[in-house]
Amino acid sequence: MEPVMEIRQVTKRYPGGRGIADISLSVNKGEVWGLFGPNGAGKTTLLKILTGLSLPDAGRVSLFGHDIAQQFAAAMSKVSCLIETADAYGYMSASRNLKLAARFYPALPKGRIDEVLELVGLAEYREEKVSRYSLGMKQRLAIAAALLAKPELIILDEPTNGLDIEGIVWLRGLIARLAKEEGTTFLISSHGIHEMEQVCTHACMMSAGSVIGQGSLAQLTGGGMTLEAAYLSAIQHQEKGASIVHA
Ligand SMILES: Nc1ncnc2c1ncn2[C@@H]1O[C@H](COP(=O)(O)OP(=O)(O)OP(=O)(O)O)[C@@H](O)[C@H]1O
Repeated sequence: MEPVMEIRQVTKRYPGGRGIADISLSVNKGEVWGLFGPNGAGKTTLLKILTGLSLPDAGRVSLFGHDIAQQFAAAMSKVSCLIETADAYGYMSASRNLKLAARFYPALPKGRIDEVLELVGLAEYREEKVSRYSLGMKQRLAIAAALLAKPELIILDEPTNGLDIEGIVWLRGLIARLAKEEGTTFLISSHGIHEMEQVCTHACMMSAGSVIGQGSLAQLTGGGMTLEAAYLSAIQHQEKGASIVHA
């Protein structure tokens, strides 16, 4: 197993006392991790720390063997993330937006923009202004931008926002294909356990700032229960002061 991400005892408290406490997680190459939990569980807080958008009060994160606090550029060099907003310039076309994003990656092969537009199903709308796009199309464009540099780790915060059922099925297919064919690793936060369960190989379940269960889907769902049932069972364990961790 090739380690991609190591999170060790990460804690962050906001004024008022909410936040996340003592989160540890190990992610290996090619795994697709779902980060599940209700509103306020702490998913976005954790993702922001993992991508350097926020600093933890305690704990360490390393990506591809590089500590993000000490070697940020090296740690993030193979990482792409889509967190909170899927912003693009509305007065520009999709292709122009991607050309702007591509300036950050001087080594990008020619034709990569066309390739990602094709991958996300926007090729025929490439010259349309993004202001005319639906929410789902904007989300696809944000995913295209995240794929541009062929990242080895992709971190997605609520990527199904704005996608209809067809879009969700498409996204699951894309994630599964990239993980299988290119060994891309994913960490995907979602409220929708049902939506993402089918594509995840592993899950980290959070509630009220803590991890209440984590491991491979097979471990978490044991004798064939759904991940949702496993989550509800983990909540009951948490109420009794325990968590379900499969190392
Ligand atoms: N800047 C902040 N200041 C104070 N409290 C905050 C701040 N950001 C988040 N919180 C609180 O920390 C907790 C975790 O929030 P976070 O946004 O990480 O949860 P989440 O699981 O991503 O929720 P959602 O699914 O609604 O996006 C919540 O109780 C939230 O109110």
